[in-house]
Amino acid sequence: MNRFETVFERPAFIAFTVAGDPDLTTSLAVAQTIIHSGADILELGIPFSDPVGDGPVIQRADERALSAGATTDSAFALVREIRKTSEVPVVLLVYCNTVYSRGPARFYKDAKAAGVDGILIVDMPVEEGHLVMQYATESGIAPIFTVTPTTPPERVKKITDLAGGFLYLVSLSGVTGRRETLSEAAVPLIQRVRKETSLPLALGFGIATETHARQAVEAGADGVIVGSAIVEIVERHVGDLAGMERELSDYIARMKAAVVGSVPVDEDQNYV
Ligand SMILES: O=P(O)(O)OC[C@@H](O)[C@@H](O)c1c[nH]c2ccccc12
Repeated sequence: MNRFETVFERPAFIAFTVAGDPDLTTSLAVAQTIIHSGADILELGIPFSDPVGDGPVIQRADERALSAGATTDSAFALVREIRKTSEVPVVLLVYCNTVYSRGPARFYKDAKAAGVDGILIVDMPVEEGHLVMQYATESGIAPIFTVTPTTPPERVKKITDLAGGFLYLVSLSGVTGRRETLSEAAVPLIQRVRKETSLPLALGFGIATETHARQAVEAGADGVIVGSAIVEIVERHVGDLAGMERELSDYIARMKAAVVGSVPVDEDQNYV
């Protein structure tokens, strides 16, 4: 039933791409390359004209996708294409406007029909979460929420009460985009939230290298999320699909190995 259940039996590598970047056909190839190279969960961003949570790399990806004609419908169509060949869990990342311009009931219904497993409405505060909970519950789509280093304890509690699938721990205060080092706020954040919930904890924002990924898992993250570093590869290879697929598959496979390789195993090589 729930595609997230088995994924977090060991640390998971979660890869983000913008639906329709740089164009609809290439975007499907990007998603399939990401999946074939070992990503455990695919996060698909529906491109938006004013993505306030995103840094320049993902902003440019949104612009490329929108100029190429990407829409909410084309994002759902992309999920349907992916579902023809893969059971990988798919999480949609959307801004409120996208959900509300379609109407939340229809948005969740269409998402479910396409094969979506989780929805993160990135600019919806938990206090408004109840507005969509009914649709999430009816459709069986996991309501994913973020916790940041500045989220006070009483809001963490509200979030863990509503959230499903996994919790998205935002490692830093700021927008998406690669950083040189893993945020110093990441380890205390993981430790603090771990005490409040049994949901898997996936850490994102600024993570780009194998070292970052290993550090995140060693700090106790159940999942590692990478967005901008993947989008940069797509951007560098617009018009060169073979080169794009080569660099993407190499990068995803290395990051996946860093995430999985960090798992402590016992003498029989069982995950502990
Ligand atoms: O790009 P980064 O720093 O690797 O962070 C992940 C991120 O891209 C992805 O999860 C994401 C894309 N857009 C967002 C908006 C809000 C929260 C999260 C996101």
